[in-house]
Amino acid sequence: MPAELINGTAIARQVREDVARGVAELVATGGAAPGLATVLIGDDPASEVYVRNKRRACTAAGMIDQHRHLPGDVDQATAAALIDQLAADPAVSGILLQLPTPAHLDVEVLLARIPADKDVDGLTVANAGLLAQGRPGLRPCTPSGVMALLDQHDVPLQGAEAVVVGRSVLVGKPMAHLLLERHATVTTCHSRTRDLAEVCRRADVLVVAAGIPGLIGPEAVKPAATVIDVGIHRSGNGLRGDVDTAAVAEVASRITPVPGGVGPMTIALLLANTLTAARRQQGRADGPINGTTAS
Ligand SMILES: NC(=O)C1=CN([C@@H]2O[C@H](COP(=O)(O)OP(=O)(O)OC[C@H]3O[C@@H](n4cnc5c(N)ncnc54)[C@H](OP(=O)(O)O)[C@@H]3O)[C@@H](O)[C@H]2O)C=CC1
Ligand SMILES: Nc1nc(=O)c2c([nH]1)NC[C@@H]1CN(c3ccc(C(=O)N[C@@H](CCC(=O)O)C(=O)O)cc3)C=[N+]21
Ligand SMILES: [Mg+2]
Repeated sequence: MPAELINGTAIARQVREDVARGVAELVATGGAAPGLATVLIGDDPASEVYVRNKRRACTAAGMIDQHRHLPGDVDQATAAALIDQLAADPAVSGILLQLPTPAHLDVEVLLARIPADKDVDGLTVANAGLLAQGRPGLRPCTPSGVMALLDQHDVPLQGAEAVVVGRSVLVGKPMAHLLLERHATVTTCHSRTRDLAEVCRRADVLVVAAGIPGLIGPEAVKPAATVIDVGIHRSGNGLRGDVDTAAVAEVASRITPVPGGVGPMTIALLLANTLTAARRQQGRADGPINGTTAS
């Protein structure tokens, strides 16, 4: 029996509606509408598409679009000054520096200038450290979106074998921490992993974020596993992921499509983080943000 498709577009729409309601309530009770500053440096066409989608979603949720665009040859000091200005601006609740940035810039230094409470991507050392310690903070959007997909489908995590392919700061590492927080037994794979397929075949939950089109085929999937494909690649006029979706769907019980899986969730969780950040900056925090350690 072919796998059930996990509909990220539909689940993201629900999250976005919840966020829009939260924004409306904040404003109706005398708060300021959240502002999201997407910072794009240069003109990589794929990045332009992502940033445009994020800005549209931001406006649709009732937030203020505070987009900034810098030329690809901007110097480090000018880029840093822009981040500092956004950091000091009370109309800016969240700052997202779109990655990758041009190679001549020191991206770690730029990220370090984003205040932790405006770090809606969860990429600062402070927020990554809080996550690693299992403490509340702003968490990276893509892994948080994956958790929301798993929860919507009631995928059991406690004691489950979870394998994450990829160990980036943006996706793989925070993904592993979030799964650990939910008491999965987590294995992280990377480019030096010996016999990737063998390790992946252990997984009840397999999350693939390697950036290699079609890396995971049916030989790497345990029967009835849940497979989450984070990868995104433009091929001709279509999109594909890191998983051979058609073949893996014959083995898995649930799988995310590309497009329409994880991608829309990333944007939805970015809006959720921006609302959370705005509430906290306006003294509206009600309890710990973004989850606590499950018990
Ligand atoms: N849908 C969405 O919302 C998002 C999608 N993406 C997509 O997800 C993918 C991953 O993104 P990102 O984490 O930023 O990518 P990175 O390139 O930063 O990291 C890729 C990771 O995969 C590992 N890897 C590479 N090749 C292999 C291999 N053959 N076997 C096992 N592991 C391998 C790398 O290992 P090593 O560390 O050893 O180099 C690295 O840890 C990309 O396709 C990206 O476009 C990213 C963010 C959001
Ligand atoms: N600082 C930073 N934070 C990020 O979160 C970040 C980033 N940099 N750099 C690039 C990656 C990639 N990423 C995606 C977001 C949405 C879709 C998305 O909406 N995808 C749609 C399709 C969109 C399309 O048609 O191109 C889908 O999968 O259905 C995809 C990928 C966020 N990233
Ligand atoms: Mg990358």
